[in-house]
Amino acid sequence: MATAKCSAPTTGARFTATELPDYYAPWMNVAANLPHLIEGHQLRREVAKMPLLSTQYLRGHRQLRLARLALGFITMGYVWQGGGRQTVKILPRALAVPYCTISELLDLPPILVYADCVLANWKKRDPCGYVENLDILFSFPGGDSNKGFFLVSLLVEAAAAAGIKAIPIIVNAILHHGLCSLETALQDVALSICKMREAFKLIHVWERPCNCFLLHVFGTSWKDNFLMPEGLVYEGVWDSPKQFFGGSAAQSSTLQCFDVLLGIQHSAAQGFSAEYLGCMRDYMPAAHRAFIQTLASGPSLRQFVLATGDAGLHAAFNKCVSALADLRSYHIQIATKYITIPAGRCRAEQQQLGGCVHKGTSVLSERGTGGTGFMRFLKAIRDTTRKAQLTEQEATVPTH
Ligand code: HEM
Repeated sequence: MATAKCSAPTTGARFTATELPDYYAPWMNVAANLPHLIEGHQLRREVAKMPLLSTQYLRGHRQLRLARLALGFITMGYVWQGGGRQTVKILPRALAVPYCTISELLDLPPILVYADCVLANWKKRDPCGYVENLDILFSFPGGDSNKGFFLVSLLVEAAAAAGIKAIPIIVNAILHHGLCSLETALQDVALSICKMREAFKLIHVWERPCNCFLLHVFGTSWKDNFLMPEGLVYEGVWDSPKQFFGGSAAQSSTLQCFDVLLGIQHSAAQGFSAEYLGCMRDYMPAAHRAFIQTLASGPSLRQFVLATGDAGLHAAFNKCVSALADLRSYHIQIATKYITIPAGRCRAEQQQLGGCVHKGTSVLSERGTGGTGFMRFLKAIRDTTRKAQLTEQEATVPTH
């Protein structure tokens, strides 16, 4: 694995917060001991002892993100401490009140999302080091499996950064008819997507295709979930139960940005894909959501490239599309290895033992996608992506 050198002294401003004022020790201590507390079935008892703390001593965006991360992990552990068994209906006041207050300030739903456990859940042990110095702040039972899932996702995000940075250059190039800079920026996007796929491969180094707590439970929502048909009551906040989707990398803004940039519309393939991906935007940080919306309301890259009739631009555009489709194909392989196969094995084991299939297993293989089956969902999205290639025919038909 290559080691990047630190080219400039860091101020720490680009890093996540890793500590909160001492006042918040009751949250931080519980969150830091989560694997142990969950495995020993002690977490609910610990939460019952937690005091109701004020959020007024949290300073700035990073501390708010860290506090939300800690409370999100504790909440997930609290609800799913017993796996799919013994679910709870009420989130106690000491958790619910500060969690909802902070979530409202950050404009995020009060449930652990991808932006928490991947984007805010890391630190560098050595500020000058790279991958081997990355570590996560909080974890569920499952040891290195957890770490691998979160850190590999983080590295996929980091690989996307160059492509996202090229987007404003692309929009400017369209507005000012800068064909050369447009082609270069499109090549940057394609390269960045290829690097996302390379980063994804690291999952095999870290992750074991096991029935770990993370894959069973992290993404398990209290929305449209028969284990919690009414949702969850946030005590002291709302009187009626609320339903929210659980965490998923589908909440990453990276692929949605590239879809919008390239004019890829999933509604054309299957209605539910577009609906689910649209919902996922509500689970992204507000700034990411706003960026995607602004991009969607800007000039159409696809139409512009077609109108120029420029062969180099066509090729660069198509390279982006095929890189994105290839990334999605690779993602399907990962989902097969880490979800479909373990879920099938688990189901078979349960049947062999003569019992009925544990409900959690079915939730796992249907998660997120409104019960439509995530494989069909992922394949439909990949196929729509592939079809977004500019064809020879389109290129020869004048668009104006
Ligand atoms: C072990 C690793 C992973 C597994 C098992 C996995 C599995 C899944 C599953 C089951 C879905 C269906 C929707 C849902 O259930 O919410 C999904 C969707 C999605 N995942 Fe992953 N995922 C993994 C890692 C990642 C990573 C690292 C990324 C990239 C940042 C990613 C990006 C997406 C996206 C964008 C979607 C929405 C569908 C799409 O736009 O193609 N996933 N994933």
